Amino acid sequence: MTFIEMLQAAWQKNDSLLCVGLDPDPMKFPTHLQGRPEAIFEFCRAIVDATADLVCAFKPQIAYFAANCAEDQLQALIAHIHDHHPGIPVIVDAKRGDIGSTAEQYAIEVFERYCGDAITANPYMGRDSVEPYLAYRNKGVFLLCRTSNPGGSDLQFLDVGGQKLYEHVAGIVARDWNMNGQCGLVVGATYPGEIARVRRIIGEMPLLVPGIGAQGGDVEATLKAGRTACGTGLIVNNSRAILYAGKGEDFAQAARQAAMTSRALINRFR
Ligand SMILES: O=c1ccn([C@@H]2O[C@H](COP(=O)(O)O)[C@@H](O)[C@H]2O)c(=O)[nH]1
Repeated sequence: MTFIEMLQAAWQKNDSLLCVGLDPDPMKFPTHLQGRPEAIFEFCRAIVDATADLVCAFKPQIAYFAANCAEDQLQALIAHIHDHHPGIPVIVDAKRGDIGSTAEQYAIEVFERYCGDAITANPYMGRDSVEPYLAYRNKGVFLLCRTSNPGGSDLQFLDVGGQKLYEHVAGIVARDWNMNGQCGLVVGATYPGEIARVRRIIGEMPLLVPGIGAQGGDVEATLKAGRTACGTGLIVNNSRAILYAGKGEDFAQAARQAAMTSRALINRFR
């Protein structure tokens, strides 16, 4: 099954465009988990098991695992998701970008070591830097387009021949890089106006949309700007507002409640 097929099935099965982001920060863990050798895995596994029927994807952010020397726990977590919640795609948020020979190693890391179903990548070094990911034809590749942070416009708003750089990225990915129908774009929920412009450029390609929850993005405006005619097309990520909804031993139950609220809000505007 390709990433896109998995995503479409998960959108339908769980009636959800919600992606739970896995950004484990041990400083924010409930006290009963702190100091445990596998705390990152145990925390994320509890979140995953509590929310898997509510999501269309999980998105582990690789920096949180690498910063804590916990890459083995990321590997175990993704194996757990595939074994216990088959059909829910895992998007490894790595934002990689490098020359082709190095990108080949990044692709092996994400797709063969971690067994991720999709990766986020930086398009700035051009097509040959992305081709090693595209060579895995059944995997998804999400290119950064209009990121959710305020400073994103420093470069993404530069005029390149009468259009903004992020619009150029959207066009080139949709037209030239998406030969196998495996590409998507990252567009922040903090900028719904740009989501609408990107949607007009790319047609039905999926958009990974971080920025609701802790970053304050507008869910209604995001959905109206980015949903496709059939009410899908979006993977709406929410990390901290779900992960840290509770602080006690019942943190996973609190995360489930937060995920249910988030999914319902998203579905109201589909
Ligand atoms: O433009 C971008 C691209 C990626 N991210 C990532 O998404 C999550 C957002 O976390 P929240 O806690 O829901 O704010 C995080 O992993 C970022 O690295 C993004 O925010 N914006």
